[in-house]
Amino acid sequence: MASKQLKEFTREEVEKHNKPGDVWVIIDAKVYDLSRFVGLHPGGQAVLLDEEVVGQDVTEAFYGLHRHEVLERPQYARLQIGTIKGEESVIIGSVAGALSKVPYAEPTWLSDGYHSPYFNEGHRKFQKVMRQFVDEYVYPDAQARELDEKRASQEVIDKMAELNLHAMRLGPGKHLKGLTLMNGLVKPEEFDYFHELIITQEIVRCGARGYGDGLLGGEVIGLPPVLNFGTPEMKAKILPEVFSGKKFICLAISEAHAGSDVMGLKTTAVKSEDGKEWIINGEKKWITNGHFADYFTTGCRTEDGFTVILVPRVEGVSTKLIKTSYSSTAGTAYITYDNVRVPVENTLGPEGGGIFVILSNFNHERWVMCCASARSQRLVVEEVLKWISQRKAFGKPLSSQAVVRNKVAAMIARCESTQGWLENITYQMCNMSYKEQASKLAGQIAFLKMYSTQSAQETARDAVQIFGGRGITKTGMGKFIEHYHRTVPFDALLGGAEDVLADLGVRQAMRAMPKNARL
Ligand code: HEM
Repeated sequence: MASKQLKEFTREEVEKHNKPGDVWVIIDAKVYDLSRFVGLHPGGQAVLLDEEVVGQDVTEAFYGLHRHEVLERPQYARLQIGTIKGEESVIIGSVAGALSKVPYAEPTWLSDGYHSPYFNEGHRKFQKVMRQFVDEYVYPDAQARELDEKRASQEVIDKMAELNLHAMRLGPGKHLKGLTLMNGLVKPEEFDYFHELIITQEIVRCGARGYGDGLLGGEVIGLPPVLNFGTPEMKAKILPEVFSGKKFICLAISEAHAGSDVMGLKTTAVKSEDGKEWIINGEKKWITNGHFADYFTTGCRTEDGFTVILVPRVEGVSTKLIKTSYSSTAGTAYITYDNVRVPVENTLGPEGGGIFVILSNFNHERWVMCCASARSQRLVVEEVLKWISQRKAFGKPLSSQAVVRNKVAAMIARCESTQGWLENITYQMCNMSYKEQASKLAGQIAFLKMYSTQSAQETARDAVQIFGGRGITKTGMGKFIEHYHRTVPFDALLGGAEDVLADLGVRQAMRAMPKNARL
């Protein structure tokens, strides 16, 4: 509430304010004077002048139609003139940094009274700080940018850089050496995949898919080739620029002609006569962060096959936004290379060996997507649980319908199994070399990604059924459900389509079959 002095009223006093021009209501033991607001109400005048509303306690009706955050918006918060004598408000809005008490709204390791073999005290402290940071800085920016479709605010990117979050988003490794992580909360050598899982899952809680990708998703996939295959000079220049949030990078592989079929790509790189430069010509499509990127990790067709080359935003590079079904805050771009010249030293990995450069990061990229998918499903579970308990139909809460409960049961089961499997794989990653991960976990991660995105889509569909019209409405009570349902197919495509991943996993299992195994 603003600085205005709140008075105390009895219910009888409120009841007297019950006619046009003099409308008071009670919501959760708070008294609101809606007299002048009636004509401005986005839901119309008539509903507020109903005899069951004027002068009455409308808590139940209000929460059946509005999110709590409506009352927290300054223009509506100031409609409150007082409280009911001797009564306490019970409904709490979101508190920055707090854990949700709604069942299944947090993974078990963050739920009261549960235990975990994977997360230690350090992870718990890390999660606390990360949540506070996301709630305070990232969430408001995410919601605003989803609306205006601009890229994530530089202020948020700078704040993330202060904590070295951009560096941490690439996972554990040598690139963290010498950096102060999360104001010293975790030492670079202690940072593991569970810390990284926490970062991804906390950001996903914003429920803003386009923004999530816009928040340097391009770095997560575009920088590893530089990290793993760049020259020392290149790394010394580019890593600090990207980690400090001053420059942006993206991965530019797919084209209108070809995506996963890299040999079908048409962008070419040919050597200049003196052999010192690459001359690149072609187009790239659907490149996340491409619109505002300063560097493009670009897949090209070369004499020897497929080669990856780092291209700075130099003469001949132009980008334009592509309108996708999520917001332009992701900066998804169409890129044109018109006689772009870069030094041959910008080659990442061996000439003709680009496929290896790209594949080497696939497991990590897919695992990050699993972290995101598991957490976004949980956000939907929380929204659904709140909705079915506060929304009434046929005089009873939706939760009293067995068919609704059945859908929710399946949602919870999918969400919990995804997270459980994810934590197991993450533990394996913490205990395996990168090479071991490639041979032992490629199948596991492929299956988990397939399973998570299938689960996510089923959950999105069921959530829309439960939310009804609100599940397809961009504002109001179902806004996160609408957003989720609209954007969830992205996860099923990026990093390998479901069928491709399923096949990859089985083929890997077949290769590992013992020669002497028989029924
Ligand atoms: C402090 C009191 C209230 C405020 C500030 C308020 C504000 C709003 C706002 C901002 C919306 C637009 C949708 C959204 O953003 O959620 C809305 C919609 C609506 N409101 Fe209210 N409202 C208040 C009280 C009430 C009451 C008491 C009723 C009736 C019992 C009511 C009925 C509706 C209806 C029917 C809609 C349309 C909902 C929809 O399209 O899903 N409102 N209100």
